[in-house]
Amino acid sequence: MDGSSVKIGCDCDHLAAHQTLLSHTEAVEVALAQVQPITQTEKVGLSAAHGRITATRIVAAGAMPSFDNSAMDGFALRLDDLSGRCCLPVVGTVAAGDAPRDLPAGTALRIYTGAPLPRGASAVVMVEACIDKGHKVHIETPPAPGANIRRAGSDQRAGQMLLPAGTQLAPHHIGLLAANGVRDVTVTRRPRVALFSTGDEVTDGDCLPGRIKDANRPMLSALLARDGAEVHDLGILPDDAAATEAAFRALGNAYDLILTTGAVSMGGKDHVRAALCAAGGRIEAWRVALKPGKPVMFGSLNDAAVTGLPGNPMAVHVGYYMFLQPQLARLTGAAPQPFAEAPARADFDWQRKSGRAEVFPVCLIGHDTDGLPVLRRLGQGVSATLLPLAQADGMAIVAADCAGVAPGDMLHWHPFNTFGGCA
Ligand SMILES: Nc1nc2c(c(=O)[nH]1)N[C@H]1C(S)=C(S)[C@@H](COP(=O)(O)OP(=O)(O)OC[C@H]3O[C@@H](n4cnc5c(N)ncnc54)[C@H](O)[C@@H]3O)O[C@H]1N2
Ligand code: MOO
Repeated sequence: MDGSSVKIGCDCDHLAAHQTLLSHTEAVEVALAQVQPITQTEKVGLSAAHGRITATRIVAAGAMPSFDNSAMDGFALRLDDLSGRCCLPVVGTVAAGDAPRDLPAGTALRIYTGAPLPRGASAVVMVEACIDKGHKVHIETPPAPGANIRRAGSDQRAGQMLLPAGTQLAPHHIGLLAANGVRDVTVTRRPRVALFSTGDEVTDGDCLPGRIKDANRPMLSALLARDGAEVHDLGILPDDAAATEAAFRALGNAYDLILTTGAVSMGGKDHVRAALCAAGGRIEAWRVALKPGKPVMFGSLNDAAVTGLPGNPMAVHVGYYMFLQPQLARLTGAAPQPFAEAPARADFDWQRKSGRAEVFPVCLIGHDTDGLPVLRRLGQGVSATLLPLAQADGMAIVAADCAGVAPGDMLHWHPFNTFGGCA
């Protein structure tokens, strides 16, 4: 087959190659329209709950703390016993983990942080605020009523909501649930994502002449797993129409999202679109005014969304953040976040061809007097390499009609979590 034919053999023929490109914001809407929030739930143990999304609100079974206890190391006493005197005999010690006990009248008990407050005590005086004489304690200034006492129920009431439904469980949520004796959490099922690379040249093995290593599947697996998806890595599809169609058919209805890279452009071996249609799927949109990432495709197969990213690895990375992250967010019931909205300033001069919004790697070189990040552009706008991205602190975007950038111009960017600084 030569490279001239791009006709799609299904009801998706209306998406001709000469059509006007979608804007990237329109494309995000199309991408989002292919997915619906997952309604199935499952129970997971707390140790496996990190990053999962709560499917129900979680309510406190009991009050916290569950008993009055000391917030400090010091002495538990009755304030009334300090009227007219400033010295009390110390008749014992109560430590964290001890059973509650009574405070004999006219005495103090040595008490440690977290220990149950002795019945009858009305304040705890910190050890630093008194003179510890071993068998007695000298208190110059009486503490305020209730001082250094953590009252039962003062942190939370029984029945109080701890976490609303839709919470993505972070380590501090896990700690809160553990403190409340929660062992299992009902969470939304994770999005199931089928992942393919395509290309006769792409290999996981040795690179014979003309072949290249698969960069896209490892990168996407990492991104998807980080963002809470259940990744099903289905390998590399050959540039073969029948094999691609068969692979789509074999997926059945087991996935929420089918993600491919490569074979969505204009070449005679770009079979993903036609194979999707031949397998009974549908293409909703193809080609976006975005650099890199122009030939991206959005569609569906059975109940799954299908997103076909281009093959160039930088286009895959940009496409993931722009389209896949919002799709995953919607699948998990979260609000999709727009890509690269943080304001920043350019420190560079750059003339560019307008027509497509462009995403490019940037490094953070400092902040301006308003505290805005100042960014330097990295790389040459080549979407086949990930090296400039690996040296970057984030990705910036300019609008389709932007013909150039000058130092001091406003930009928008997506910072990565780690800041390496400019090399
Ligand atoms: N006549 C036109 N040709 C091209 C256009 C166009 O508009 N008209 N768009 C160009 C753009 S932009 C892109 S991006 C690419 C995307 O093409 P495909 O999605 O069909 O991707 P492939 O041709 O399969 O691969 C492109 C490139 O990426 C390499 N690749 C593919 N998969 C991987 C992988 N898993 N790991 C690493 N690298 C991979 C592949 O070898 C190619 O070099 O089309 C342009 N052409
Ligand atoms: O969209 Mo392509 O990645 O510009 O080369």
